[in-house]
Amino acid sequence: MGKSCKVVVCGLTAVGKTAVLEQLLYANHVAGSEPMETLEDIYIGSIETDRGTREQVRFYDTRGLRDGLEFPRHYYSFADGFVLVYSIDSKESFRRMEALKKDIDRQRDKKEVTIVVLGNKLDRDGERKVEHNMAQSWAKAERVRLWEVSVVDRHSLIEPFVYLASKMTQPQSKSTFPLSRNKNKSSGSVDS
Ligand SMILES: Nc1nc2c(ncn2[C@@H]2O[C@H](COP(=O)(O)OP(=O)(O)OP(=O)(O)O)[C@@H](O)[C@H]2O)c(=O)[nH]1
Repeated sequence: MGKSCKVVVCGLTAVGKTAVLEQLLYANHVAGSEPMETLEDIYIGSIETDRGTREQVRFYDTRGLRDGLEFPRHYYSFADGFVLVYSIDSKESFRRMEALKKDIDRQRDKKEVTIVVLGNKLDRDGERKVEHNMAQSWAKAERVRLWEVSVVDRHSLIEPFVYLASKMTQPQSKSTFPLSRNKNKSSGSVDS
């Protein structure tokens, strides 16, 4: 089996990190179901890139940030990529996501990492607290890609993760490995 890329999924508590991963990989999350506080879970996904190759990605679903809880430093050193999640109905979640992005920039040294940002819970547009245009302007200034998504609409999750897997494994990148098809039982599969 080839070496897989490591992706850390992080953000404020209850923004939907676990729900996004479970819906993306297994299509089995029902939005609004009993929230389960994550400590750390690892998911293995097999994602088809925009080049048509299939890449194995190891996702680290991290403990949600809350008052008094610092994001553990060790994640910064081993990640090849980050999925930063906020919820469009929470300004606080956007602020925590911005702070995480700053921390990643400070900590990653010269290591190349791919960052994607998800504004989750788009189905709750009526409760929106984070403006779409402001978020996109921020993302442009930070030179990261940002998608507004919803776990209710699994299709909305595909493009960000195909982009992430494609970018992390693109041939000119130093972090490129020829990855084999994943045969792990506890894995999900995403086709572009
Ligand atoms: N309406 C709606 N609810 C969602 C969406 N995504 C997640 N949820 C709900 O939000 C709640 C929290 O989701 P989780 O996936 O547990 O959030 P988390 O970020 O992993 O939480 P922590 O493990 O505490 O960090 C659950 O009730 C989910 O069903 C979404 O896109 N729309």
